[in-house]
Amino acid sequence: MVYQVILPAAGMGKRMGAGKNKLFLELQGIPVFIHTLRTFNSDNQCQEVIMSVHPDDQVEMNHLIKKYQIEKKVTFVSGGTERQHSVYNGLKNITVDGIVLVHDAARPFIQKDLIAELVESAENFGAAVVAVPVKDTIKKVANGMVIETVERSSLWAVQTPQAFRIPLLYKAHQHAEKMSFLGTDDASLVEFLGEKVAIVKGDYNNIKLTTPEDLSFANAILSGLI
Ligand SMILES: Nc1ccn([C@@H]2O[C@H](COP(=O)(O)OP(=O)(O)OP(=O)(O)O)[C@@H](O)[C@H]2O)c(=O)n1
Ligand SMILES: C[C@](O)(CO)[C@H](O)COP(=O)(O)O
Repeated sequence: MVYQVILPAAGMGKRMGAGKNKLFLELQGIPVFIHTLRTFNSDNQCQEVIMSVHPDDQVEMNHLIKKYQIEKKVTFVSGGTERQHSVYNGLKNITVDGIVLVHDAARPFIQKDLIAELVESAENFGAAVVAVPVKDTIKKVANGMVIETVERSSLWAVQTPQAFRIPLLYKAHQHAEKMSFLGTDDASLVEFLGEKVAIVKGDYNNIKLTTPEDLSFANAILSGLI
């Protein structure tokens, strides 16, 4: 089943502390966002990539896309102040119907078989996310003290990609904007609308590069150590 994909790529990478957009950092000599793009470039079901980028990054990203021979159509749109705004800007650029994926450019290890499973689930249920069961014991904390231990059996750590029927995601973003609702992922906007979201069991290696220690983990994955 074919799909469009929005890659939010307009973050500041503050928690990475690299002094620049972390998507330009290299893993085994290749920029993070190129690793991510390569997966979609090689997926025949992917019709178009829409990248939300900071205007200052656009020229360098375009240069790297050419250098690494990404042949899929990549359309740049301006990123927003929050991830949610960057995704919405990308969504406004889509004129076709069908399924849209939203995937963090900062998650370079997504696999094509998981994408296919996710797209099928979104076709069936309207909205679907990749997630993994939480493995640690989770405690609620305030002022450095434990308040309670949260029952773990129903807790899942949600990743991207997240897939949606395009009109549903559009409606969810419109509603969120109207109600000034800000979510950390797109599925939460669909939930806020009162619609259901399906879970597709994902992969613990589908990490988001957020803090410096994630780079060591990423290099270990690429070296086949994990
Ligand atoms: N205004 C924003 C913020 C984030 N993102 C993108 O959303 C993805 C996930 O965000 P995150 O890991 O939080 O990235 P940053 O915002 O760059 O990180 P930080 O919060 O540490 O600054 C990244 O691909 C990032 O580029 C975006 O497009 N627009
Ligand atoms: C969308 C996301 O990657 C799902 O895990 C996550 O919510 C992004 O959160 P962040 O605070 O922008 O890192």
